[in-house]
Amino acid sequence: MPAPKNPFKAGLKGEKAMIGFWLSLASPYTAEIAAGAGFDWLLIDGEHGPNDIPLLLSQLQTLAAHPVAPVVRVPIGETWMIKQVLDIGAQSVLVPMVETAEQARQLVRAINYPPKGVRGVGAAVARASAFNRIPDYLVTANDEVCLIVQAESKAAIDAIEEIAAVDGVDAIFIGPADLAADMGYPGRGTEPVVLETIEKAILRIQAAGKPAGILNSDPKLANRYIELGAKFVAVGTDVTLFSQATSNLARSYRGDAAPQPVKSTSSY
Ligand SMILES: O=C(O)C(=O)C[C@H](O)[C@@H](O)CO
Repeated sequence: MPAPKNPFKAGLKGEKAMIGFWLSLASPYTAEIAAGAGFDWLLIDGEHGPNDIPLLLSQLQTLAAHPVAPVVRVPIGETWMIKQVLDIGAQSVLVPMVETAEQARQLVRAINYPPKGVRGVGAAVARASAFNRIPDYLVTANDEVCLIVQAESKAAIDAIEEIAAVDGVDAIFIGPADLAADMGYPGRGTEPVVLETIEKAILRIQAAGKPAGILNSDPKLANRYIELGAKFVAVGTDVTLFSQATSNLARSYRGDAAPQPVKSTSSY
């Protein structure tokens, strides 16, 4: 009995874009609400959400009961962090701030068991192997892990072809917030030069033979990226939805006694 099939990795090869949603509330309860919504994938945010390994685990366990593919983002691309999220059962790992092919090669080594990589062998005590009830997990796990690297700086955009050429990088995600900031437009992801850079990057990633992904809560932009061929697009975040909905509701009853909602200049 091999390692479980990874629906997200399989979906990257499909024709249709996979529609996702960002979970940064760090709550298995709200993750369960989102899991029933009908998204193809859910991003559990270990970078900007106040998540630790036990909380990431509880969200993975929650999502396991639903037909939705979990993707776990680590805070940074450290081998030990990737080992931990793989052992708790993540199969698709999003790694922020990747800027070079060498970094990407290190991440490929981190996500794979030897001889392809350096992933530590803890399957005997790991949820990932169904607590050692998958006898051939060690020899089948590599085929089902999915490494998604984030290109979210000028340096990363310049190196997209080299990063995409690294064998074992399964997809490239563009981080619009960090990219806008690194380009000199913090919080202004809709600046024309940022939007143009993102569109060109999506086309370059695909021309280099890898699927592209992004997050954008503006339906116009999200659909534009799908038209350009992006294969995994997150179309909202739990924190932003909750924050905006609660502000609007309070204001609808209390008027100016409630704070003015902030008009966002970005949509991620
Ligand atoms: O740079 C980005 O944009 C991302 O990587 C996504 C953000 O980190 C996400 O938390 C929403 O702002």
